[in-house]
Amino acid sequence: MKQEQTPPALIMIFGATGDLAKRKLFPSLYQLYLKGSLSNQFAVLGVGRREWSDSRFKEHVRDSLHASSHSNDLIEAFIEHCIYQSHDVADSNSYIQLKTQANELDRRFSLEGNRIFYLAMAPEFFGTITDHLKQDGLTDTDGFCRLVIEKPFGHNLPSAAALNEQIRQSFSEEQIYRIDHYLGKEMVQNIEVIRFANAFFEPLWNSRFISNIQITSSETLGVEERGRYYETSGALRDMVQNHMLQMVALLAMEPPINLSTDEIRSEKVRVLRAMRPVEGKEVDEYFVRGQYDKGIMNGQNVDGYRDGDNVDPASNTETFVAGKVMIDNFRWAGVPFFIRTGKRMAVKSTKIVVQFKDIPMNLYYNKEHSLDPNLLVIHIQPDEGITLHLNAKKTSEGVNTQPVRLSYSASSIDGINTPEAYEKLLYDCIMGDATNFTHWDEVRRSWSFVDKISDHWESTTAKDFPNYESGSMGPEGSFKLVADEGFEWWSVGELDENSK
Ligand SMILES: NC(=O)C1=CN([C@@H]2O[C@H](COP(=O)(O)OP(=O)(O)OC[C@H]3O[C@@H](n4cnc5c(N)ncnc54)[C@H](OP(=O)(O)O)[C@@H]3O)[C@@H](O)[C@H]2O)C=CC1
Ligand SMILES: O=C1O[C@H](COP(=O)(O)O)[C@@H](O)[C@H](O)[C@H]1O
Repeated sequence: MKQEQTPPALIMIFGATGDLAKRKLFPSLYQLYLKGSLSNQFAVLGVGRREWSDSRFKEHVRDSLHASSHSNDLIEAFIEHCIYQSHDVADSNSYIQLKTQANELDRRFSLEGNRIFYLAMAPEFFGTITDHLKQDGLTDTDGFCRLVIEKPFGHNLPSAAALNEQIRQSFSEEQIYRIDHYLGKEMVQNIEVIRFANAFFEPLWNSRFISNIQITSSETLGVEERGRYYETSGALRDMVQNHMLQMVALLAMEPPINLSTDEIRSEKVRVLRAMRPVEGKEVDEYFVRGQYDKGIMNGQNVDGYRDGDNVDPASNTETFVAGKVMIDNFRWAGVPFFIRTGKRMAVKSTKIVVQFKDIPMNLYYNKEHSLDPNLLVIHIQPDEGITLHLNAKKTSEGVNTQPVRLSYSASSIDGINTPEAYEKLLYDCIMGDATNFTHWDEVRRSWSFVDKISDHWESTTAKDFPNYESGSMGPEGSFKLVADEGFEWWSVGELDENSK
């Protein structure tokens, strides 16, 4: 489907010399430009600490698009819209200069005063920047002003609440777009469509027919050069508080009365409110933490987490989390949502497996066999699509059955590479659609759930750390967690040998 053209806008990126801007933001904006989705009335004002010239910045943007200096006209035309301003976050004079530059770009590109402030910087700067944007008059325009905030949004509930309060002094909730890039992924957005656009799923989507739901997001990379950040975060804050709980909410929510931002968000919040809180010793029954040890990946020896730069050699930080999330409402009573995420695991894969309950009586096998359960697998990445696992009659063998799979692969059927999550989210933000961004109520609820777990983990040393080898599917405890409920993890990729 062709996207509509966006309205004129100045996109001011704080942290424009950083990694996120280079790897994700410039390429995504360029893709929108290439597709004709970005109106010609746009400018990207890159803001960074370095004293770069405009031409140095243009070179940087060109590099990010993997283009040579003699690249094609479209790239050069795009880069003409990219301007740089060096800046010190704490200095009012810097903001006055930014304002002058923004007003000048407004005139030059006819931007109608529309502004998006994208904070791609360390979170300790978020509050200072928003204070200055208002105090120094950058938000005084005739057009719209929107604020895009990168993760992490706080470190726990109190710090997130303090940050929220500070930001709200300068921007209203409607103007704030909190990024969770999983919400920009094609197949995460497809969860609602699969559920609410198919007559045969929704009637079965409850505790009468579903035995458990498994959400795995496994990564093969380690913490790499992010040790300093990760030591204060761990997998629980880095992945569970945001991406994993957002997927739980989309899978468990009630059908919204319409597809408006407010209705969808309020249904998601109801799920987050219904999650059974676990605290103190109870955490050990519901959650398992892990930390990767050295191991062999792709035939190469790799170090353990504790050997990484800026990591405490006796670190108590988890690089893996598995958990059983219970949603105490009428629809989901008794159905475990198993979540699992970790670094340095055997496969890079994000998958959701919905396992249906066994049929009441097996007519087709004798006692030593059992029918495979029906599964709906939603492949989020790297492959994108859905697979239905069914049982069908084996050809020419009486009434014996065999498992069959019906698959839909998004890229092979639709014939295009699906857009990068950031491309979709940037587009939505310029269009003013906040549906795939997180509301403060969602952030608040998910911190409140996660804080109880981190409180317990931070007050008790994990004596068995490191407890899983690099290149494995996580610690033993994760398999036991699922087995104790009578289930097993379903495989999420070819190298995932420990699962069914
Ligand atoms: N990188 C990623 O893949 C992801 C990043 N994020 C989030 O995005 C944000 C940015 O991350 P990332 O790009 O990796 O960070 P980087 O460290 O690569 O970049 C930080 C940016 O902040 C600028 N900066 C730092 N201090 C100042 C200052 N005092 N005044 C002005 N500018 C300053 C730097 O400017 P200079 O270089 O000129 O010093 C640089 O542009 C973080 O919140 C991170 O959590 C979220 C998901 C993924
Ligand atoms: O937000 C984050 O996500 C990435 C994983 O994202 P994906 O799109 O590759 O699944 C993770 O590596 C990073 O630690 C975390 O901050």
